[in-house]
Amino acid sequence: MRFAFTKMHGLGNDFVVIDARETHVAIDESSARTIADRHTGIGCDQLILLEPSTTADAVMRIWNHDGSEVEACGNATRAVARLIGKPATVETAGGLLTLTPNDNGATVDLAAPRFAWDQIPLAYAMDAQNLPLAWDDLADPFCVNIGNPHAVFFVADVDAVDLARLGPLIEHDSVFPQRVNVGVAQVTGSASLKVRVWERGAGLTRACGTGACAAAIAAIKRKLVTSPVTVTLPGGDLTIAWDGGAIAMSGPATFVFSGTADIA
Ligand SMILES: N[C@@H](CCC[C@H](N)C(=O)O)C(=O)O
Repeated sequence: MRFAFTKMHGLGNDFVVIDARETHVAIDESSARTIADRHTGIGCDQLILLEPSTTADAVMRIWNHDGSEVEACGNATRAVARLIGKPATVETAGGLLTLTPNDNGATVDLAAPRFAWDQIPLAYAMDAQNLPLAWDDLADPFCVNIGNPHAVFFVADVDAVDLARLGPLIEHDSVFPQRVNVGVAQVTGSASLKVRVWERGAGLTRACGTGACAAAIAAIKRKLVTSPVTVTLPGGDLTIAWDGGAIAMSGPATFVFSGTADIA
C-alpha cells in the first residue's frame, strides 16, 4: 500500500501523520509498528491517522511506537491543528477535542481530566490521587486520566530519577491493567514545573503533552502551583491552563518533511 505522509514534531515528540480524510489508508498494529520503526520504517514516537468524520473535522487515531492504539496524544493534537490549518474539532477515542492553530503551533482543548480509580484505570479500588505504592524512591503517585492514563510522581530533582529503569517497571505493573504513562515532576516555581515522562508504548520521549497536562493537574490539585502552569520538558515548554473543566494546552508544532512510502 502506497501512502502520503507528513513528518511533524511537538517539542521533539515526533509523529508520522497520514491524512486519510479523502483517500482510505488501512493501518493496524503491525503496519503501525513497521512505519514507526526508526531503522526499518520512517520512524516516530507516534503514528497519527486522520480519517473522515461525520460530526467533526476529522477522526484522529493514534498508535504508539510499539503498535498499540491509544486514546490521546497532546503534542500530536497540536501538530494536527497546524496540519488542518484552521480552527477545528477532532474525534479521538479519548473524546472530542477543539483545535486552534497559530503561526508556530496551537492551543488545543483536551478532555476534562478523570480521577476515579476505575477511570484511570487501576486494577482495584484505591486512592488514585495518593496511590499507596512505591517503586524504589518513587512513591505516592497522583493518577489521572487525560484521555489516557498517567501516574505522576513529585520529586526534588527530575534529572536524578532513573526513569529508563523505573518507567517500564511502573508502566507494566499489574496495578495498571491498561499500562500507564509515567511522569516525574519537580516544582520550580509558583506556576512552573519541570517534567520528564516515560511514555506507555514509546519509552522516554523529549516531550509528552498529556504528561505535561497530568503533571500540571496533579500539582494544581495538590496546591503546589496555580494555573496557568509552564511545564518545561526536555524538548521545551508548554503552557497548561485548567479551571476545573477541559484542559487548554498551548505550545509549538513543527513540520519536518513530507513524502510517500510503501508498506507491504
Ligand atoms: N506523546 C503523547 C502521548 C502518546 C500516547 C501515550 N504514549 C499513551 O500510550 O497513552 C502526548 O504528547 O501526549
